[in-house]
Amino acid sequence: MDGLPRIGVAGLSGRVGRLLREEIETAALPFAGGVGRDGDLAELASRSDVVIDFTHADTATRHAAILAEADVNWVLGTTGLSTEAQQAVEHAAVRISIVQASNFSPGVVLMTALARRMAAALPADAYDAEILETHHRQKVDAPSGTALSLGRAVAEARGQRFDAVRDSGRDGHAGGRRPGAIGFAALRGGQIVGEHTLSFTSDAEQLSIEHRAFDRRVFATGALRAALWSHGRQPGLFGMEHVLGLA
Ligand SMILES: NC(=O)C1=CN([C@@H]2O[C@H](COP(=O)(O)OP(=O)(O)OC[C@H]3O[C@@H](n4cnc5c(N)ncnc54)[C@H](OP(=O)(O)O)[C@@H]3O)[C@@H](O)[C@H]2O)C=CC1
Ligand SMILES: O=C(O)C1=N[C@H](C(=O)O)C[C@H](O)C1
Repeated sequence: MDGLPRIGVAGLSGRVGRLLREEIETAALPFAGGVGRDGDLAELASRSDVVIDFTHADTATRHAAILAEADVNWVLGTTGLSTEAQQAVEHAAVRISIVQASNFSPGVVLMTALARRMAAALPADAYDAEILETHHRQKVDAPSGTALSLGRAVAEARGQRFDAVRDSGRDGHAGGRRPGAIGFAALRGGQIVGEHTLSFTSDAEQLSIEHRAFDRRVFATGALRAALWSHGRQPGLFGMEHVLGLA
């Protein structure tokens, strides 16, 4: 447990996974190797202290079971998890330390904190909360994990149950805006790394905050920081706000 953790990467052949490998090697950290779709995570876990995971939502339940069984920490960046998969993550956190974040960039951690403050100050019956996210054409989940996390933060700050106010399906005769709803819209195109805008709009004014990632490397460096932070931690489910000391 002493010294630097041996770091494995699930999703090594992916857009983020390739950058993770570069960052680990540039920092001369112990690299345990990685797996793609056909790899053996249990075998990778047997020679890792922490696995950084940027794969696909379908993997999460299986990865939770494997890493908990192997007693290996988990940095989880995959988005679009089902309720059942999220429960499996929470179950695994009883045995291992997990840092889960829908967005590992420091700017989004701050944006989420700001979202809470804005939502608490701007009442839901007067200020309509809407979230717009834009990503590259390959992205498979919508709304993005970051957009959903921002929405959850707004709902929590307003004392709302997120599932009751989430509105991400406007199409056709969708009717007028439901009071207190949190609306989502997703755009896809080209190679846009990731953009998020949260707006609060009343009859008289609009306040918006926006984050733009220009370089996917910001997610890789954040996840690597989380992996180092998790080494030697007690079991539990943590977020990037813990890693940055902002929790
Ligand atoms: N939290 C954050 O900060 C960020 C999160 N993400 C999320 O990370 C995930 C990966 O993103 P990205 O790197 O762009 O995706 P890519 O599609 O580029 O890479 C996905 C990786 O996962 C592997 N993979 C795909 N499906 C499976 C499967 N069913 N079982 C095992 N492995 C699989 C692929 O392997 P193979 O090549 O063999 O198919 C590949 O290595 C997404 O959920 C994305 O939303 C992305 C950026 C930032
Ligand atoms: O798939 C991506 O690319 C990204 N996914 C994350 C999300 O769903 O929020 C984070 C970032 O926006 C890039």
